[in-house]
Amino acid sequence: QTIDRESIRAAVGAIDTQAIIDNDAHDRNWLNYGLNYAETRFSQLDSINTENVGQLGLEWSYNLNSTRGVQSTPIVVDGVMYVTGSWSIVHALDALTGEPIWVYDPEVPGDFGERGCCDVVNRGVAVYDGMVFVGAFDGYLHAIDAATGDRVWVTDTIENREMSYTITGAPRVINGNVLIGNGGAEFGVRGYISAYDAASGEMSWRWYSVPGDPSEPFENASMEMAADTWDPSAEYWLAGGGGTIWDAMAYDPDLNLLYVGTGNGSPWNQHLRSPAGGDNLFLASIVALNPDTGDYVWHYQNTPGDTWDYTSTQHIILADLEIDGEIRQILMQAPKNGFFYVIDRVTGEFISAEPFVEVTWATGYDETGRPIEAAGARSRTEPWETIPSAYGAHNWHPMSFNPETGLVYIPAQGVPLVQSTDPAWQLNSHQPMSTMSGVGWNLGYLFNVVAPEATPFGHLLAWDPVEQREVWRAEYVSPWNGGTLTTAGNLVFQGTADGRFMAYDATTGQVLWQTPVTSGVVAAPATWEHEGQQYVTIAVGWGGVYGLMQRATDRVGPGRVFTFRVGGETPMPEAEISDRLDLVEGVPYDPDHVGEGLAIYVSNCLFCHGVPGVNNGGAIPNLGYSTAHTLINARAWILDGAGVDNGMPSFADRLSEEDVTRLVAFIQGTADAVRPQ
Ligand SMILES: O=C(O)c1cc(C(=O)O)c2c(n1)C(=O)C(=O)c1cc(C(=O)O)[nH]c1-2
Ligand SMILES: [Ca+2]
Repeated sequence: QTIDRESIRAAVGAIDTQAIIDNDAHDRNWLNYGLNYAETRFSQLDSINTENVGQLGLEWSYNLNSTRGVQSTPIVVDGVMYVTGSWSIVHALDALTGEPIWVYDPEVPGDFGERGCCDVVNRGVAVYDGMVFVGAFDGYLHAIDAATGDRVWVTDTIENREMSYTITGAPRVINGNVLIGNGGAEFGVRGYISAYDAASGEMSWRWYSVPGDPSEPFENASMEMAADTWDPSAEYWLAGGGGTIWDAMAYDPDLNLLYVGTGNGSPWNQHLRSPAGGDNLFLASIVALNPDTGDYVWHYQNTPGDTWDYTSTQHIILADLEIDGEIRQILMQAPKNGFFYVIDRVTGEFISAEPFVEVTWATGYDETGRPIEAAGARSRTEPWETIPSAYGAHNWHPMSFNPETGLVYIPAQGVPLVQSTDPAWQLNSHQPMSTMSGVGWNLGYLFNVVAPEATPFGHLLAWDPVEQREVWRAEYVSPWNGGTLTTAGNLVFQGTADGRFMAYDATTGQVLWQTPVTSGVVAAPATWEHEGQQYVTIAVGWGGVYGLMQRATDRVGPGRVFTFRVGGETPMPEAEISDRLDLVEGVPYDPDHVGEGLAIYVSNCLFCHGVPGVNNGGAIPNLGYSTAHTLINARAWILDGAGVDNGMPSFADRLSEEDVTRLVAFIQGTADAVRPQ
């Protein structure tokens, strides 16, 4: 049975703000990134439940034909699925068969890849009034005809293309406006969120999250208030200040409030950004805005004076919880900094915050909602290991909240890092030896000066937000596991870094079902119902910032979408396994060049390609697994842009032929070091 365009047009044409709210009554469709405007990722569908989840089987799979990270939560409307792959490519599929209806490629230029910190990822689309909206990695917001895949309009969300703004997040549509923020605070940008009229693509409003140059007129009163919390002596506005709104949004239709999470400072190091300190509003905060005007309503700052990349862009969930005998309208967040927050969503009043992992930067929160910082958490002189690290105790991977168990299911983790102030830091300078400076990162810190003491971990954490305590956990072999979904069937679903898709009993944490999938998973699952049948869908494709240069499974399959149902009998596609390559012979190699090659490598290559030979790489190949062919042609890759279409930039503007020789010597040297004598 084929899906006709008129029915697609009618189905997506019927979606407005009220339709998204009404879907909560039955949850047959998945209409918004986090399922509903409260972003609970709790589905009331229960025909898949603890009794029969063990009989889940594959219904269909679809090859996204990508090698980079896949972070998309699929949107499903009356039997049609809209899912994105890497490079912001949108796939419209027949949700019952996985057959493509159309594919829309926003044609992000390959050399835009290095403008993002964290892989060329996209978290999904929004649907509204007959259209599908995608924020492309290069900052253009596209409106696509849901039935045909034709472009309706496109608009540029980037106000200054000299700065490395990107988009990775999913848009939301509220009251006729398409809302989208940007990424870029690792490079130096000024964060903001923009609203566009869904019908015309005209900008309705824009709210900046940090002040601009205070000698210019303030855009609004919230910017004036924010400017008081910054030290202008280091001219913070030149690096943009940061505070990017790159992921979380939630909406309360009764209060008509939009909640957004804001990111870290640019540069990360507060001593360099605002030398006299200060809270640096509105970095690392939850902010309530009027979704129709963009007017500021209230804020709560999780991490005042951020200096650790403690973004508060992590998932925000709205719920009504009984706290001290009273039903409170609250929101919940588990941001990078390792504390779980419960905040009054009407007023922004702080209710509670407790650590959900080990935390060393603060000992807790006082009654007013301010962290009590640990001594030494901002050392200027010594290398220090903060826990959590910049990878976050929880990153963008969505959590979920089940009102029936009362638990939040958090993909929690620890990725140890040691950092120290970069003595040579200068705004936008590409100096050698500053970690990542060769690719434009603007942090003010160096990494891996000494080995971290903590050990990496990843687990699924079931957290009671009222009692603020752990109820159960499921340990994984690695950090960086997928987002979660919970259902009225008393289930929690999650994909894992080591390439499995799991179902747990939501109350006890018992594993009820699992299947290997063909790649590590970072995205969150969705569930939906069509003609009385419930399905569960997960998009797989290893990547994102942790997945760029390492993986937790030898399965290296392409991005794929898998849809399961009870009794599904389609065989899983074969997994592709990567092999370790032999040491490269026959490429000129002067051991005297290794030291210089290392310096060039650290500044330009390390962050994406990893430490050569340590593992087989992540979404980006490890150079210790290079072939002779790659090394012989190193110049073509590094200077001539042979890989630009795949995201490997040309370094002709920053590296010379001699540098290439030294880089190759360094890569050869790492292979030489492990060669059997
Ligand atoms: O500061 C920013 O603007 C920004 C943007 C993004 C992004 O857009 O993906 C990430 C981060 N920061 C970040 O700190 C981070 O850990 C991160 C992980 C990922 C990812 O997709 O795996 N993105 C981002
Ligand atoms: Ca960041």
